[in-house]
Amino acid sequence: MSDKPEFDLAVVIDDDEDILTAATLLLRRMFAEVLTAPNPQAALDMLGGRLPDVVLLDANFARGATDAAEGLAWLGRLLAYDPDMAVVMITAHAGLQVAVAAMKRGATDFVSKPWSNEKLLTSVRTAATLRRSRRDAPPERQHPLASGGTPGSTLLLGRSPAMARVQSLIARAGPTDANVLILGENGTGKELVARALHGASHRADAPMLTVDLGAITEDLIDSELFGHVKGAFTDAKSDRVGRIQAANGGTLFLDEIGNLPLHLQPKLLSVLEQRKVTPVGANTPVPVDIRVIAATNMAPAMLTDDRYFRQDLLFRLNTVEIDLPPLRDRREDVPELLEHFLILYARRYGQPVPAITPEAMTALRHHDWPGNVRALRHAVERAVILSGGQPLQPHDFPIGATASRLRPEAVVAPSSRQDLNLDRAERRLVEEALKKHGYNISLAAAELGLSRGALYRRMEKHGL
Ligand SMILES: Nc1ncnc2c1ncn2[C@@H]1O[C@H](COP(=O)(O)OP(=O)(O)OP(=O)(O)O)[C@@H](O)[C@H]1O
Repeated sequence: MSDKPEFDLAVVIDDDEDILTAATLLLRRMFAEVLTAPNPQAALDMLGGRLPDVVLLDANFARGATDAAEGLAWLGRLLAYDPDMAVVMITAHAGLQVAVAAMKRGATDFVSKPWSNEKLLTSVRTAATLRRSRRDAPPERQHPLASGGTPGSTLLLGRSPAMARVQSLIARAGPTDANVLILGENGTGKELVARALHGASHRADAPMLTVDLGAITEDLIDSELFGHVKGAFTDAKSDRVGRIQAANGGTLFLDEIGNLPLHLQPKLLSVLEQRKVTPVGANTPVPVDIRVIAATNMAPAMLTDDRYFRQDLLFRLNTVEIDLPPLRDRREDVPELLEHFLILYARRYGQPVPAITPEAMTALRHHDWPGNVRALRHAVERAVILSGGQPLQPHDFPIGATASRLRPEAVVAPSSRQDLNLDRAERRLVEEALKKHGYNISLAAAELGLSRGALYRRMEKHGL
């Protein structure tokens, strides 16, 4: 091991002091800084917005608890704070069920107490490396509380008539305080549009807070959004400021608004109407000044059906509606996006920008891109890595039958892992779930029993 630590920051969360000390001693070699906290809330408070490379999270906090329920709930909360967080769960009561539950909910790995130092270090290194690759990944996976509007990350490309309409709507609606509803399939750029709107507004210097309602478990949404006061319910050990209140003065981006449970919809409506929020268990409402931008991939037929979404709330949210067409309906944008991502990734991986053959360009333009711009972006990243500087051919992109016929290994990439079959099975399952649900990430993730963040990671891993 070199003298310089490989990574910056690890956080260890456990209520057992001995565990904290042992983990710190071990991880100090690998991390420049190791923070410890007796519980996740203390860790979040301590972090104050910093993003650790890895979090070691104890599965059981309540004394004597063995079912890991609290740890799993906290895992969800940590991932809501940062969907890319690499969390390694630790428990004294290792059982396959807990391991599976933790992984399903987005944990990166799992170790049991007492741990073998070697195993723990391997898990932590893998998790931190993964986290680093995610951190360097596209801006949409950046910190959910990060402020929007940084130049570059809001660069919305595309000169098709459809995108010109979107740009013009952003220019007109951006500077106003109007609530905006952004509609579009997964990966069409809804978050990018939200950032552009925020960046064009008088709130641009204040943060844009994102709440991904598809990534938070239903039972956490209430206090996550509205906050709670100490003692409001059994687990409410201290006051918690909800995201609505935290976004005061800025913009609140409600991603996957279609996942807001029906029973909470009137509560959000009341915030929008009264401009006040009442934390769970509080008596007095707190005034808030926020602009709300919401996004969904819900089909219009569902969105306009009272059984799924309250129409009075819809009318509050969609003062301006921006419809982002799928990439297959604006194929003329493909070359510009392609060039942009080629340059981006060539620079990132320190390679010359590879040329693209006319055949590859044609194939990419004709592909239907069910995962939209995100899928194109991933495909280009992968092609840049594998190209070795050679001009890119159609088979360098995982774009279906043509590619697989020409070079099967381009579709099922050889894996350096030993469990090659498991890897391939995972890819197949993920792909099938995505296809089955028309690339609706929330539905596919639900079917696979994964969080959206975890599904994105697997899509990225398999170049889907
Ligand atoms: N017009 C565009 N120009 C440049 N990059 C784009 C554009 N549209 C999307 N992207 C890129 O594609 C990826 C997906 O975009 P984004 O996260 O905004 O989509 P989304 O519709 O919010 O997806 P989801 O519904 O799955 O959350 C991001 O990496 C984003 O930078």
